[in-house]
Amino acid sequence: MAPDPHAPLLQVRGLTARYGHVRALEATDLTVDRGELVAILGPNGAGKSTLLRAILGLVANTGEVRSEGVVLPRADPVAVASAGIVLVPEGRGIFGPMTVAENLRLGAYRVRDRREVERRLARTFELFPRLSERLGQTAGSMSGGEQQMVAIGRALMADPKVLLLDEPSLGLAPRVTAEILETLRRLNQSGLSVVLVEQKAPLALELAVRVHLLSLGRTVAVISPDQVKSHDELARYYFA
Ligand SMILES: Nc1ncnc2c1ncn2[C@@H]1O[C@H](COP(=O)(O)OP(=O)(O)OP(=O)(O)O)[C@@H](O)[C@H]1O
Repeated sequence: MAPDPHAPLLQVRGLTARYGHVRALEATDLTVDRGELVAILGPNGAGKSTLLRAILGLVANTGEVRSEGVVLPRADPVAVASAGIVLVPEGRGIFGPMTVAENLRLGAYRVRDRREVERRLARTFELFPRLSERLGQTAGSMSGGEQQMVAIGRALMADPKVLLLDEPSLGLAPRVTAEILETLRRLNQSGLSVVLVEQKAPLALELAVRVHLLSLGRTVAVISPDQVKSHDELARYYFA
């Protein structure tokens, strides 16, 4: 089936995922259109990471994930990434002993055209100039914020249609978090679609067009950031 340019870039229907007997995600729907940044919020254990992992097919799941109308295979993360759905995992998943340059180039390992790889590298350095100064440094010796830049940079090297980010601010100082989220804002403004799982709800609400609230593996609400802010109970919960 050919991609339909009018269909959403990412459409998830009835996604259910389990770890052994643990049902971590229950019949979840999610739609992300071109240029949208959608935030996923919820308490610890709500299933936020599982949702991102299930979209990639990294955890056993049932349900349907489509990109531009095309159904993606449910147990083939490489195929999903090739379709442009790229995950920056919680904990970053960079290769510590490898250099920054090697980590970045891995993101484009399927691209044969060298000029295209260099073009993507240049675009990544525009966003993260610091990485261009540290190309030969082992990624594991970078600061936490710089490692997150490597992780996002590597994902961008795959030229994603939709970037999935799992708690990019985890363990980072407020100033570094602000820098990372400002970069996400720029990426989103340049047209990239983003799904953002973020514990720091106020920051996510500043960027998101829509918020999915998860609890115990279920979607409890799909609302606008303003609705979260003006809803007393939710605001207390997420801004406390
Ligand atoms: N590898 C695993 N094996 C067994 N259960 C798991 C595994 N990973 C997650 N779970 C369980 O699945 C449920 C959802 O976890 P998940 O990590 O998706 O939640 P989360 O919303 O991302 O939480 P957090 O904000 O704490 O990262 C939890 O009950 C968790 O204990």
